[in-house]
Amino acid sequence: MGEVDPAFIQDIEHRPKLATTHAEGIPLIDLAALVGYSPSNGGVAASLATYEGLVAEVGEACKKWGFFAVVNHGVAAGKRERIERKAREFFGQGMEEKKKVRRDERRVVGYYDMEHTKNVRDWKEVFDCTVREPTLVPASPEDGEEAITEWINQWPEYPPGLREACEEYAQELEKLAYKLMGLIAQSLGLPANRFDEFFKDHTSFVRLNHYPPCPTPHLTLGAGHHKDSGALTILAQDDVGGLEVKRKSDGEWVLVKPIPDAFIINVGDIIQVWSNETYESIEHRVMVNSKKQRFSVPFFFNPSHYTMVQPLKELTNEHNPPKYRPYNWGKYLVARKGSHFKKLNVEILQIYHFRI
Ligand SMILES: O=C(O)CCC(=O)C(=O)O
Ligand SMILES: [Fe+2]
Repeated sequence: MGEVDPAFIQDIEHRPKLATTHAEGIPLIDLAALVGYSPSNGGVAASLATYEGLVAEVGEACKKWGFFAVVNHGVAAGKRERIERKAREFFGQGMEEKKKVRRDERRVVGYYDMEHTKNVRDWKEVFDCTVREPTLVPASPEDGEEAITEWINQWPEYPPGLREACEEYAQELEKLAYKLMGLIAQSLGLPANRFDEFFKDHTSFVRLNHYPPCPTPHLTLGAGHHKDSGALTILAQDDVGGLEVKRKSDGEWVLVKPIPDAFIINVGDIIQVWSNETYESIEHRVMVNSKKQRFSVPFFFNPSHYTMVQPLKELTNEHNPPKYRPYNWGKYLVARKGSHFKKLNVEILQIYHFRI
């Protein structure tokens, strides 16, 4: 990634302002009440009140920002440190080693350094692994083709322990994801387990992101502006900073400040559809830096491939009719995965294609 290929250059309107304002940022939510209280086993009155306060806080954050940070989330610090260390070791190797687990059109998870967002190349390299092994998905994005295939993880030999680090991290994050979906369900007035049925054979994946130092941070982005297409994203970022969120109130790009041990949570497109736009999936992007490399680890919580994504019946009525036609998550996922391989001349599949 030495010289800057024109494929990395953003159109003028998408170039970052390097001096970002440290104005009001995303809310910080303390999940301590969640660790001590489970809605299914009752709980004492005091913790119930705290839990309800937490539900309200989550609802407010989802509505106003679509993004929030959490602390006291119950994820063991050692497991996060281990995957972050393994990510550094993996990306620090020569290309020969990384290429051994390179993803291609057949094996769609693994190492990749040619990711495009909105058809502009991102200044980053990634390693993806699915949480479920194997993960079942449609063989083809075409309607009417019923065949199912498996996504199989490609585990590198080096660094040793990367696989174990990813697996144990994924298990921890899966637990946190269900808890957060419970809070989000309750904030919408639904039972805590309302969304669980959609995740029986979930297609979630963990991504290791490495953003190397970039000689042209004013022209290039580590990840171009985008929305996450799944249900929920839980992101661990290091202390460098670079993630920006498009603030709903005024459309300004706001830096998401790194907070040690916190996770950044964001609502994805699927929650936008399920909630019939009570909550919205918010645009975000990643700035790069001429001096420092940056690492981040998102966990993308995605439903089972056969889920038909549509506004929930409980959240629609004659005054608030469904704003989306149902779409098949697996077909959508497979269509989008294919589109990341090359710069395309066609528009990438987006949820607004299903907007009524
Ligand atoms: O690296 C980050 O901070 C965010 C990355 C991101 O938005 C993504 O991978 O979808
Ligand atoms: Fe994202």
